[in-house]
Amino acid sequence: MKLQLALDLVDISGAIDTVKQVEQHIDIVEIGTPVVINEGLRAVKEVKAAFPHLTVLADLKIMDAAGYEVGQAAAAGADIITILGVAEDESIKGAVEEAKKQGKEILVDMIAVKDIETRAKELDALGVDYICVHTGYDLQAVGKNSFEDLATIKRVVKNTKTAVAGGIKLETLPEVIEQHPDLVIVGGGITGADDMAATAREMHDLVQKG
Ligand SMILES: O=C(CO)[C@H](O)[C@H](O)COP(=O)(O)O
Repeated sequence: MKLQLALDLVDISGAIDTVKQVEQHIDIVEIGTPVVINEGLRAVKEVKAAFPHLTVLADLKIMDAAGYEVGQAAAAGADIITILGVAEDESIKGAVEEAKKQGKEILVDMIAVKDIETRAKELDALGVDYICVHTGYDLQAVGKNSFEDLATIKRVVKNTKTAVAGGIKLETLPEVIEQHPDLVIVGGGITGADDMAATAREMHDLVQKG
C-alpha cells in the first residue's frame, strides 16, 4: 500500500516547499487539478525536476482527447495521469494506449460515476492501472465519503490496482487501511495539519504496516 500526497491549493513554489517537508514520508506526489489549471503542466515539470526520485501524478481528470493529453503530461514528466471514469471507452482506450507507449500509468477517477460496480468491471477489462473511488470537495461538504465504494471496487476488480481519495484524515485512515487499497490519496489531511511532516510520517507508517 502506498501514500500519495495531493497538492491542490498551492502554486508551484508552495508545492515545492510542501514536498520538501514531507518527501521522506510519501510515495507519490499529486499535482492537483487546481494547480494544473492555474499553472499548467509547468507545475508537473518543475516538481518532477525538484524531486526526480518521487513518482509524480498529474491530476488532469481527462475527459476527451485523452491520447494527446496523456502524451503532453508524460512529456512534462508525469509518471501517472488521471482520466475520469465517466469518459467514453474510446477516451479510456486512447489514454491507456498512449500511457503504455510512454511507459506511464493511468489512474481512473470514479468521481460522479453512478454505477461504480458496473463501470469498475468495464474499466478493469480496459487495462487501466488504477481505479480510484473519490469523494470530491463538493460531496465532502455534505458529509459523504468513499468507504462503501472502496469495498465495491475491492470486490469486483480483478486486475487493476485500487485507490481511494477524498477527505481522508489521520483519524479515518485506519478504516481505509482495513480494506487494503493499493493507494491512499491524502490532501488536506496532511497539508492542513499543524505539523505536516509528523502527520505524513504517521500516515505513511500506518499505510506501510497495512
Ligand atoms: O482530487 C481532488 C479533489 O478533486 C483531491 O486531490 C482529493 O480529493 C484529495 O484531497 P483531499 O484529501 O483534501 O480530499
